[in-house]
Amino acid sequence: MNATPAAAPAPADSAAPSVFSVDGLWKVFGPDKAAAKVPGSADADLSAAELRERTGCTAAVRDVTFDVRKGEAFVVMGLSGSGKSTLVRCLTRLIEPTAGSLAIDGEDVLAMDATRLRALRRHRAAMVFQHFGLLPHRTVLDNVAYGLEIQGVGRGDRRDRAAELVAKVGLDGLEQRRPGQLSGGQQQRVGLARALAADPEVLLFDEPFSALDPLIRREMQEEVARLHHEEGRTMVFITHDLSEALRLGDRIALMRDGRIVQLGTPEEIVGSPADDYVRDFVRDVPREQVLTVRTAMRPATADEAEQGPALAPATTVVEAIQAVAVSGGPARVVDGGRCLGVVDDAGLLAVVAGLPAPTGRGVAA
Ligand SMILES: Nc1ncnc2c1ncn2[C@@H]1O[C@H](COP(=O)(O)OP(=O)(O)OP(=O)(O)O)[C@@H](O)[C@H]1O
Repeated sequence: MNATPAAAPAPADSAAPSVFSVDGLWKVFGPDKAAAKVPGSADADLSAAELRERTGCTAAVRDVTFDVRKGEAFVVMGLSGSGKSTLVRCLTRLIEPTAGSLAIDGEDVLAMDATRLRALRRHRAAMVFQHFGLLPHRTVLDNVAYGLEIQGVGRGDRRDRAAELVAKVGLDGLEQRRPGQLSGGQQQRVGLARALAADPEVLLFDEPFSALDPLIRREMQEEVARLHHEEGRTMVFITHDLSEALRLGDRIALMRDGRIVQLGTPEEIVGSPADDYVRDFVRDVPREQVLTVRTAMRPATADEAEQGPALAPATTVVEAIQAVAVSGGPARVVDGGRCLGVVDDAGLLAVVAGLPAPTGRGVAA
């Protein structure tokens, strides 16, 4: 398994405002009356099988609370049936939540009428599906322009903007082809360009790459990561693929049986799993590719704080191993001119081996 980030994800900015605020959200499938009774009841903690037997209901999302911050790539990850799709569809009420509260930019989504909901789905939080629903008889350019047409953009502007977006997703020269004349990956790029044409504040991706072969899939992940970094658009991804989650996510919500069992950066999830389930989930991740020198460092002695190569705090352990091997001694972790600590052979090896980093002799600067 290779978890190398496509491009180092921008660190999740905890000071960034929330786009989505989700609080105590539930989705219970089943007869309406019975479903509405489950949240907050004695049945709420039953296993899926017990709940189904007692009430005939399925709790797909159970008491979930989180924020999606402006500009971040937020990944919802979990095994099949853990509730990912239901949760993300609840964000724009493609599935109606059973209980809880839900806001976008502070506006109550549950109070929106049909007109506002349509505007929400069209302009503010657009969903990109695995099968993009391209129009087979239209060219690439017209498929992308279609996204603008339904928004009422005039013909001339539409074509200019569509051409710009086709170029942006790397399809120059293919403007006049029809979807049937494109590879799966190219079709996905058209779908992506069409979603971008609406210029939504948030793009919601439902396992968009799962039907692609591994190489094209990797290419599309890199493409989306590039777009995310270039545009800083807020993105929410559903995936059941851990390496995809680690590659794309600034933060990852790991779901199990409708609950979020851990929400954190890739480094937090891999470096400090919340429980045995998460630990098991991340067991095969190459830790040195995900964890950074922050995990491996120890306090520096006065001498160490003054010498040796300087590494940024976001440097991965695998990169630090190279730096330490070349320099033959500890490397400093430096942030804004301040030495936060040092990494040496022992600390880096401990991380690779999954052991706690040695605390060393020095004192944190
Ligand atoms: N319309 C529905 N009616 C009843 N149960 C449903 C419905 N949709 C989903 N479920 C159930 O809710 C649970 C969560 O399903 P969901 O599709 O959200 O999971 P998922 O993590 O997205 O799975 P996958 O990765 O397979 O798509 C599952 O037990 C599923 O069977």
